[in-house]
Amino acid sequence: MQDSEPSAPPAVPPWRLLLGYVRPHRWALLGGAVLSLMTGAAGLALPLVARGLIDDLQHDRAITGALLAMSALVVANAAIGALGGYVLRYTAESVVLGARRALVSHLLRLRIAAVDRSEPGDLMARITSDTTLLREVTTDSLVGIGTGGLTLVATLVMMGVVDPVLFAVTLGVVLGAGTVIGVIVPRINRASRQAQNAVGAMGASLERVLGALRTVKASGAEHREEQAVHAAAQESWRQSVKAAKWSALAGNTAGLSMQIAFITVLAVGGARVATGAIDIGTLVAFLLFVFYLMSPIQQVVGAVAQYQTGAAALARIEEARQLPAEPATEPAPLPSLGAEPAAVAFENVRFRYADDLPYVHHGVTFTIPPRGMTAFVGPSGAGKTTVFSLIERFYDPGEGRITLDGRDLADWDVSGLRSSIGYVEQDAPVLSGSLRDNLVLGNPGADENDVLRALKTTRLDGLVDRLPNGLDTLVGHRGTKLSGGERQRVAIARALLRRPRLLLLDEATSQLDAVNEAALRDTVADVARTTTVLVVAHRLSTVTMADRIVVMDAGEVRAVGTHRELVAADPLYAELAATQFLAAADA
Ligand SMILES: Nc1ncnc2c1ncn2[C@@H]1O[C@H](COP(=O)(O)OP(=O)(O)OP(=O)(O)O)[C@@H](O)[C@H]1O
Repeated sequence: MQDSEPSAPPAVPPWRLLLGYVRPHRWALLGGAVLSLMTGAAGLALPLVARGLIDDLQHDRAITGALLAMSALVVANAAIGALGGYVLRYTAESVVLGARRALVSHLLRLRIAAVDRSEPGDLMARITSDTTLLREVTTDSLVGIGTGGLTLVATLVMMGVVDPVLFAVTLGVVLGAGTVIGVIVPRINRASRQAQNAVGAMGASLERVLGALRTVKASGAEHREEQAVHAAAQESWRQSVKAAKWSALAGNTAGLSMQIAFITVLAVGGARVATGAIDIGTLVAFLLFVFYLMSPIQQVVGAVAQYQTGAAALARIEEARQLPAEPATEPAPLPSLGAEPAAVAFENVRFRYADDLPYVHHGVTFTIPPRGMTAFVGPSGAGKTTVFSLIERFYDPGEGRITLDGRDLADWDVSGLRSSIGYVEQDAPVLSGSLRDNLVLGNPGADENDVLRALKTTRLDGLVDRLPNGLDTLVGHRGTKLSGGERQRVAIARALLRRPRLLLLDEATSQLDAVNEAALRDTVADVARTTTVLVVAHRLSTVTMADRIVVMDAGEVRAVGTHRELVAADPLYAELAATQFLAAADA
């Protein structure tokens, strides 16, 4: 992961996080675990049946019964094993689904300040690749440690019962191997965590490149960007290989310890048979137990190694879930037709985007009555767009008060507040999907007449006639199939379909042709008759028609008035009008 915000390890230990995800599925998981245990028990019975079979042979008794019992055990074992495997996998997929849904719900409600400091590609990797790792953790680790552990203990108990001396020999070897594996396990965790971070970094690099592929191509930067993505992929590979190395070492240490135990038991057991301390049947049964011990030991070691990978993923998922988010609320109803336009006021607002950044607003104060159009003008970076972000409550002011209809924004339910507002961002994003999807994004209940009216108001009806599938034409990822002017008008139509009591329009800095500009001006004038319209204005045609103009400079309001008043009274405005806006006036 690069410099995105989620970096501090979560305080809750990973096993508790895992149990949290598993809790809703605990009964299914328990069922799968019981079935796994039953296969273990069926396997455990085999050595005992074998001992009986050898005993029968030694005493010239018929072995048909023992052979049938062994066959039945093997078949039952396979059937129960298959069913248990299916139930566990089903449960594990449900755990992954639960984690994905929880994470997606959280990420869509993230506070914009948290998004500002995160890498979208890395967050995406947490939803896709990290959650996938939970599958193995649930089945292999949780169940593996549970059932493998139980089978291991049961096998050891049986061994102790069969012959305590050989049991002590076996236990010594197992404990030695356990110590070595205990040293290896934290290394698996570290490498897994770094591998997952690298996958996140790769997602972030890819998102950066694919999000601006035209600029990357135009800048001839494909090669450099390719290197960055490759470097992240290489790092993920390196760390995954490292984790695989430690996992393999742990697995083989377990296997080796079992072989050592087998040879030792054979030697010590042989001596005990020779001295008559135990009979040959007991030795064979014990050797079968040792052989049988191999499976639960490898299962437990594999589970512990797998858990380390899962723990790294769990920690990354939890980091994302700890990012500050807005409360989850039901969508608020949109204002009814003809609802009263809103009044907005800023009272001595001081604001900065983060504690380590300078203030952007140094005590901004203005009052905007309902209805009519207000233009915000000022040099680049004066804090105009920030006014809109604060009204939408994407951020909260550090000091001062912002009110809508005289009520502090902090007292509004966020979705209720936003349902009153239509917001058109400066770069007017269009989402992939059809033109219709884009228009009704903020009002899915809008009917055909509402859509047609919004298209007419924004002079988009001609465009719809030209598109091959009309409103159902796909407009491409980020609206690449539309021109800049069309994207802006689609964004305005989308905002109008919400019947806003307050329209925030961050005017694009790019020039529109004269026809488009006139169309937009008429649209805004129409809307301002029934709605309060705030425009961050970059065009003279916009400011001259405004009912009032708020001049901002360096995070403060310098002056408020009409175009005529301000040209005479405010030197900065006069200069802006003469320089910045003139190009548009000539266009
Ligand atoms: N998300 C953010 N995080 C940190 N700083 C930001 C963020 N958005 C804006 N800024 C900073 O806040 C200051 C004001 O930005 P703002 O977008 O409000 O200016 P503006 O007056 O709308 O400018 P322009 O006319 O160029 O759009 C700028 O210095 C900008 O760098």
